[in-house]
Amino acid sequence: MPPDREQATIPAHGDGRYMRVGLFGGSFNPVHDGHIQLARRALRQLGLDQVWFLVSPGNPLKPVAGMAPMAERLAGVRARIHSVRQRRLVATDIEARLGTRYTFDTLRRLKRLFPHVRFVWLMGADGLAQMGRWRRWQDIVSMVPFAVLPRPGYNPAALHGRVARRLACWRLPARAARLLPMCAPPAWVFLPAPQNAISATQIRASRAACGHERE
Ligand SMILES: Nc1ncnc2c1ncn2[C@@H]1O[C@H](COP(=O)(O)OP(=O)(O)OP(=O)(O)O)[C@@H](O)[C@H]1O
Ligand SMILES: O=C(O)c1ccc[n+]([C@@H]2O[C@H](COP(=O)([O-])O)[C@@H](O)[C@H]2O)c1
Repeated sequence: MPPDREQATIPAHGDGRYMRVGLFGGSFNPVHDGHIQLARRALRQLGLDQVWFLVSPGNPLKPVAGMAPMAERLAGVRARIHSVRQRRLVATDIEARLGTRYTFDTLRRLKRLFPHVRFVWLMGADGLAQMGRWRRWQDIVSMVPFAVLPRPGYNPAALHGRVARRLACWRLPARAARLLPMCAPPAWVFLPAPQNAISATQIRASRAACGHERE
């Protein structure tokens, strides 16, 4: 079920507290266990009400070749979420519907559409390591707090990279992670979590080696 404007702007709790939503952007070409583990961990550690899997119409830094159609990637995420029976994970093609591809544009639109939702951007360590190349990354980190989860092979590059160094004084200790959704940006946290070396690249390569492009 795609995020619904009314649903997300109604306070989620009797105490008048507004929804806290993790935005988990990705190509999901295809979705895998590493994605589900990251989303579940973020739900729990950050005290989120939902995580929205924003299935990207096309990562501006990735080649179009080899990218499965949007509908197929979205269906894959929906099926995987269904199989783990986690109602608080939501797959959406909202970027395609809004016509946005850059994260800055997506966040600007979502913040306008859902003014009372507390959004947190979620990503693996490779995302933080690369974020200095994203369009208007300095504006992005001023729009929403973000949480980074570890990924084998990328953690030193993420934690010692340009973005992490520039934002060092806005980093929360992991023990304060539940405060992150309520923090005014810039604010970020690196969440300790079990790591999984799985990648979509690896899955595509093994499928190709088995002689079938896609399941
Ligand atoms: N194994 C993993 N551990 C932690 N984070 C991950 C993992 N795999 C993907 N992510 C995160 O999930 C988000 C979406 O990733 P994406 O869909 O590009 O998967 P991927 O496995 O990195 O794909 P590809 O190999 O095609 O680049 C990104 O924020 C990425 O950092
Ligand atoms: O806005 C950008 O410049 C930008 C550049 C690269 C990646 N992103 C976003 O980062 C998220 C992760 O992308 P991916 O392909 O690594 O899964 C996804 O939401 C992309 O739209 C965004």
